Amino acid sequence: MKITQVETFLVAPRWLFVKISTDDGPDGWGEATLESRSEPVAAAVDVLAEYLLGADPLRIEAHWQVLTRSGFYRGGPVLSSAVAGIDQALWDIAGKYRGAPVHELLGGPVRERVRVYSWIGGDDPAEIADQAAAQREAGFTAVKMNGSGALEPIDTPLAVDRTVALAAAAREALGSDADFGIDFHGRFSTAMARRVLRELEPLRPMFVEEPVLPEYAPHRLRDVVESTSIPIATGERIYDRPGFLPVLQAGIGVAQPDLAHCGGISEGRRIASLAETFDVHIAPHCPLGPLALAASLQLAFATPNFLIQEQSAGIHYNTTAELLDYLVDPSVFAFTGGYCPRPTAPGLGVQIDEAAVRKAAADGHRWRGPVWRRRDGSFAEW
Ligand SMILES: O=C(O)[C@@H](O)[C@H](O)[C@H](O)CO
Ligand SMILES: [Mg+2]
Repeated sequence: MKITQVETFLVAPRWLFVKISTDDGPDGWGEATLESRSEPVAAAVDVLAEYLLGADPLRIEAHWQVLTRSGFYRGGPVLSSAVAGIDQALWDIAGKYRGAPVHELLGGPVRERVRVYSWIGGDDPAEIADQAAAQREAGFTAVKMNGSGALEPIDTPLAVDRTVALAAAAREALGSDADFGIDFHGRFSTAMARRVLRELEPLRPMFVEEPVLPEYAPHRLRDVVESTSIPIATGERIYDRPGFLPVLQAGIGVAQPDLAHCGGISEGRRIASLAETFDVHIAPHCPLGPLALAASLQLAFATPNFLIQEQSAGIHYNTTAELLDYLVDPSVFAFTGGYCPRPTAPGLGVQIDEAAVRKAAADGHRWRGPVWRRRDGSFAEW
């Protein structure tokens, strides 16, 4: 079996898919979505494809080594996402070739179902409460919300109060037998993070995500972690084991590798294993498409130190497209009681509607994150 073609598809709402074809074996699909920056990832996949054409797709690790190291310059979001999409597609081929879901190739399932959370949002506590109640009604046992809007480096008591009020609304709507996480997208300075976390502590969030930016995390995150009993989560903007090591050493509670950003299932599994040695559980980041979610679920089923899975069902990212659009059988992501059932189909366990993908790729997408401003007009983290 030889690789004959590597293709990329930029499709709404904001995904980048990779398809690897073989001469006399199955095709594989993966996802290399890098939100706001997927076009350069597609170009990187084209460069890496030069090496893959004619190669045996089953030698996943051998290819991973060449793809990540042979360019001399390595790592970073663009190259690591390109490798991730390819890696997932190779695992998909391997599973289909051997007639087994990927988690069977990774040692078999360690759990029967995977807990998932859904997103809630809003600037108003009543809106947060409504959405939290609706997700609870839909069976979810955990949700994640964005923290407050643009922040000053050291903001007013009112800004802190608003942040706490939103979280309090979620807790009140959920009761004490459900969980919520809060994602701050690195909006706080370290000084602000310490102040706000103290006030959020009585609400007992499941975790607080990216209270400070990843570039400060290696040397400042410990100060934040040690200031609170709230588990700190981070990792969607960390792409490999060397990147995760300092944040694990800083004492985070939850590691959030993104399997479309961190070199795929291969490195994701190793990051999970590294995290295990720190008694840290993974909650793979995935506000992405169906292939990234499928890859995340395969890892979740084979990983003992797994906590909960992010997913984006029903989120449209300012378009009409969403998670289930490109699946032949969307029931693979039928969440019941806040859990996803174990996929039994071979490979990543999802069947892509190729005609729908090709049609959507004709239009592509130009998804970009918003640019936020502080009160003085300077740039603010979104
Ligand atoms: O944890 C999350 O899902 C968010 O931080 C997203 O990664 C961000 O909105 C960019 O897509
Ligand atoms: Mg996040």
